[in-house]
Amino acid sequence: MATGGVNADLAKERERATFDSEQLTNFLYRGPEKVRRKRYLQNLAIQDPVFKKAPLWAFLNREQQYATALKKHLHAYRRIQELGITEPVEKFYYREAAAPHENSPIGLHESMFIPTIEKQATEEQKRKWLPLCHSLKMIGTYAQTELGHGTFIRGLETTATYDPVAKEFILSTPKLTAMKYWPGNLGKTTNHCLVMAQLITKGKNHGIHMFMLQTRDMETHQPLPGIELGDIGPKFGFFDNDNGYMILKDVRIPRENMFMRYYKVLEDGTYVTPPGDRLNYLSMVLLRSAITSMIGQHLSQACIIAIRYSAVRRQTEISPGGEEAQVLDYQTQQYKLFPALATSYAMLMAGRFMYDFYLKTTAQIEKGDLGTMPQLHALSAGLKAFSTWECTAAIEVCRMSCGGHGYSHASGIPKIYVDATPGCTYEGENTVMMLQVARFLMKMYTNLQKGQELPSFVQYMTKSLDTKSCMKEEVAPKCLVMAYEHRASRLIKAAADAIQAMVMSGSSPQEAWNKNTVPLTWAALAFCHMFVVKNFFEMVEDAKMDGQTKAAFMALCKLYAVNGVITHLGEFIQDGYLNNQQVQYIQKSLLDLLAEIRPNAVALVDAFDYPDAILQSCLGRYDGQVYQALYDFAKSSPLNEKEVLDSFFDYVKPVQQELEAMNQPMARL
Ligand SMILES: CCCCCCCCCCCCCC(=O)SCCNC(=O)CCNC(=O)[C@H](O)C(C)(C)COP(=O)(O)OP(=O)(O)OC[C@H]1O[C@@H](n2cnc3c(N)ncnc32)[C@H](O)[C@@H]1OP(=O)(O)O
Ligand SMILES: Cc1cc2nc3c(=O)[nH]c(=O)nc-3n(C[C@H](O)[C@H](O)[C@H](O)COP(=O)(O)OP(=O)(O)OC[C@H]3O[C@@H](n4cnc5c(N)ncnc54)[C@H](O)[C@@H]3O)c2cc1C
Repeated sequence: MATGGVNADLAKERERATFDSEQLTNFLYRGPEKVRRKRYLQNLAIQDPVFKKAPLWAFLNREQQYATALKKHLHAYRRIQELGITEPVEKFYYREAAAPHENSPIGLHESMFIPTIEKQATEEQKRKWLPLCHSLKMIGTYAQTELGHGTFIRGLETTATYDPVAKEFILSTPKLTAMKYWPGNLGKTTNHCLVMAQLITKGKNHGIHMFMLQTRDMETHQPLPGIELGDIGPKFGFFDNDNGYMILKDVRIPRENMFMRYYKVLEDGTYVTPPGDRLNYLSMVLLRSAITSMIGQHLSQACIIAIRYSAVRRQTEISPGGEEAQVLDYQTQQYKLFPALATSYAMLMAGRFMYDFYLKTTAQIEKGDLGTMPQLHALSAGLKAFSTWECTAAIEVCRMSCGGHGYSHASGIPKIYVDATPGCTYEGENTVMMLQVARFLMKMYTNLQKGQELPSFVQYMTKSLDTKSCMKEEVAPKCLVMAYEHRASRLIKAAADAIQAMVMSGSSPQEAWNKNTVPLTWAALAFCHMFVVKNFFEMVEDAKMDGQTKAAFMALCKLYAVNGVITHLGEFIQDGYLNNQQVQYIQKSLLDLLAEIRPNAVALVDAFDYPDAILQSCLGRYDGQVYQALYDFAKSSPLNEKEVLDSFFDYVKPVQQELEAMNQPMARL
């Protein structure tokens, strides 16, 4: 353990902040009462001896990591029930504190399997399955992706063929590429899964549908006949999880195992048409809607670590013989870290909007109103892709900004990165998601041309493109938002014009689309960026907090917007919307904002309110005693348990002896 109180530099940082970080914490977690409850639940978990005694993941091999993750998450699952915690966000606080760096081997059971039963199963199916799920007799996952197809789910090859005589479906993965591959926790942990398969009845393929499949015996845990399954091996991250593969050889399941809330097959094999399209994609939409907040949290942790460390780390004397500067005082370091910090807040705000929108829209869907599904799909796909791209890039910036120590697992950042980056791939590969957004935007653009009403969040398309920016020396939020709207509008028009021109000269619409997918993704990205900026400004303006806290928060918000203009400058100036003078105002504003944020940087990360026990970072400690912590971490490496390792005698000694013998003068003759 490190000793010595709070590092003097870090203490000074907290004293010089111009606002009270607790106010921002209260805003982030939706009120002081919720903050109090969060801390209470986190402390319960942190003090629990089962979690406290668990070994640090970094020194364990894969099997040990899996076992530790399983033990911790199962204990957390049980304690959550004992403590009567029912709110999803409260369960999250408890679980995060219980197992901060262990990905849950029952994560898919909780995040996709149970929610899918709740949303897609009939009342009878729910009565049968949910109690078994809650007692963990049934542990399930979501088995959709196959070896040959992940993105193109209409192309999945697993079949579910209905046999009206036996009143059963026959599940089969008829070739190598059809085997299920990747589903989380499928390999070793779960005994059930929800299988996505092509439904064939009365000789007709009705496309992909969901089926409940028991994969293992509920007592012995042995795989059931006709099912071969296992772990897919180590990965870049999620080391402690058993993503799995599964081969099905004509496995029979009862007709009642098809999820039949919206889609039905009658006993005689008649297919009943559902009330709407793509309802069985809703489980993906749920997780996509949650990812923006999740990835924003990952980045906020990386920012805490990198910014606290940069306040403690001193490197290079500024004037000869003078004191070495805190690296956070270098403008270049600020330019790395403050945009990352602003991005984390921007994504937390976007995630807040997204999840509320998901709840509102799914409540309408539950009532049979499917009208807002396209908006929900576009926004959840777009924000998922945009936020994971932006945040993973920023996490890597945080890591590198910690110099050499950022490369060590002692910093905590490499683990954050490897667990965050698959967010760009799972729940829909990001480019593919952006193309779904582009598809929606093109539809909206066509509707606009036909004079139809547009949903509120694409109203910006109605504004004339024949304008110039209102940006003045004092860079105003209104002008920044308008610049983002202009860019988004212009890019969708440019893509639409290019497609239309190709169609006019004889290409098919599909061909024209495929020849323009790059500009289409630019347009989709610009839309998402605009949405995040606008939402961030709106949330800061509406936030109930004192003037100083709001000013500190607003500086971050402005930085997010200003930095985005500079990073994508070409797209803002291509049509002359911003002139040279205005670009200079924005560049100056960026530097001014870095200086304005500097005294508040530590308080702004303190506001995220992560206890050390969750961060588990030698560099991100609240007390800033990083060097003692790094030394302690090194001392605890298992390689240091013995002064001289057996491998020295096994390998080094014999080779030394051989080389010595070879190099004897006599031996060379
Ligand atoms: C609990 C705590 C622990 C948590 C731990 C968790 C850690 C995480 C663990 C990791 C867990 C990872 C878990 C995993 O990874 S689970 C596996 C995730 N897999 C995917 O996400 C696959 C991605 N692919 C797709 O979603 C589809 O194939 C896409 C969408 C690409 C195309 O699809 P399709 O080929 O069918 O469609 P189309 O392009 O012809 O377009 C046709 C129309 O359909 C509309 N459309 C499309 N989609 C939707 C939709 N959703 N709602 C409403 N509408 C939709 C579309 O707008 C268009 O409309 P229109 O233009 O005609 O009007
Ligand atoms: C950690 C992790 C956990 C996962 N958990 C689960 C799970 O629980 N359940 C489950 O079912 N699956 C799971 N998956 C699988 C995941 O959902 C898929 O990997 C993901 O949907 C991407 O599909 P893919 O692998 O087929 O990528 P591909 O589609 O093969 O992507 C390869 C490249 O092709 C490009 N591409 C593909 N199609 C197009 C197109 N139409 N237009 C332009 N470019 C295109 C992509 O942009 C990408 O660059 C998991 C994956 C990971 C990494």
